[in-house]
Amino acid sequence: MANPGVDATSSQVPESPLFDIKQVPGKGKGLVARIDIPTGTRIFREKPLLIARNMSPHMLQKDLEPKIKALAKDQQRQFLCLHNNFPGQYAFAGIVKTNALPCGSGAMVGAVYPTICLVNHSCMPNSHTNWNEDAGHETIHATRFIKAGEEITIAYDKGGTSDTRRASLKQSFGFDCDCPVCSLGIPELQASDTRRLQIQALDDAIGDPFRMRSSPAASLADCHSLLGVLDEEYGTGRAVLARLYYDAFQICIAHSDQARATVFAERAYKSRVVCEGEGSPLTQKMKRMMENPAGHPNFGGYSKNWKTSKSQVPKSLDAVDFEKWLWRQGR
Ligand SMILES: C[S@@+](CC[C@H](N)C(=O)[O-])C[C@H]1O[C@@H](n2cnc3c(N)ncnc32)[C@H](O)[C@@H]1O
Repeated sequence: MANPGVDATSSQVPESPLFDIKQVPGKGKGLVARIDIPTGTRIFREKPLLIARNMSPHMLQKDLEPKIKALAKDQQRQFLCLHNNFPGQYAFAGIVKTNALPCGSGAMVGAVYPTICLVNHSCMPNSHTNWNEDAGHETIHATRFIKAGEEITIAYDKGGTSDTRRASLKQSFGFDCDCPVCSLGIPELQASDTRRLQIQALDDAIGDPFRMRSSPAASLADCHSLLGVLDEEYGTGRAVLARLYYDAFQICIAHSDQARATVFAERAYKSRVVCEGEGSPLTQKMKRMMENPAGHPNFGGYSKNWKTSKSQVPKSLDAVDFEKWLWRQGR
């Protein structure tokens, strides 16, 4: 990991050796790589200026007023310099709605940061942000190699086809997405849309605990299919990979297969390191699962049908046969 990042404590947004804050045509301010940034590099970490709950603009404005008053003057300036997509009566609420990043997946609270909130959107992002609950800070990591001069981007959208994403980005953030995916020609865009819908459908199917219990082989096959579609759509380095490997881990461990569970936990751990760093609580959880899969609360919870021990991970298979073994193909 290259750079531990710097906390924003001064009135100026802090300097970083990895990026410059620049005007990006058509997008306002953005972060642009100053040097080549290898995959897995921590680009920055930052403490929030403030944390707010998701609520109506009127209520949010009332909630924010004392919080903003309590900030130091330079922090107030940092907050007020952030973009507001919803100008009008509730200016503070508008800034929060435009900029807040959720404190964890599905969280009802979001945090606002002086620097990380300057990162613009792409449907093919090169970076990933993560809230570290233990440390109380947000991190941003490069999920693929970023060339010097390239803009650092994250995904704001919740998925779906290009039309769905563009409509939601327009409504929530006020811009027409013309990222490399949304600008594809019609046949390529249709192929991308099909893959993104497949990704959603597979993700939903894998998340079904009843299927995981009654048809684990089918659930595991879905994980493998999802891996293939993700690879086709994004290449490597998507945060969703860590979740996918953890799902595969959970299927195996619930049916007592410690050998495959160990391998999946290791892959989940490595994906988390890339996207969130070693210090993320979820990375550390994956490490514990990798070292002691039987410590998972649902170990053997569904059946003993796939029972193996950790030592049964095959050592002499070539890469192709190892993958066949891992995904239980040809059984
Ligand atoms: C969280 S802010 C990002 C920083 C912002 N560019 C600024 O100048 O403060 C979100 C806003 O940035 C702009 N933005 C982000 N991604 C964009 C994109 N891909 N294309 C055009 N505008 C974008 C939109 O105005 C959006 O409401």
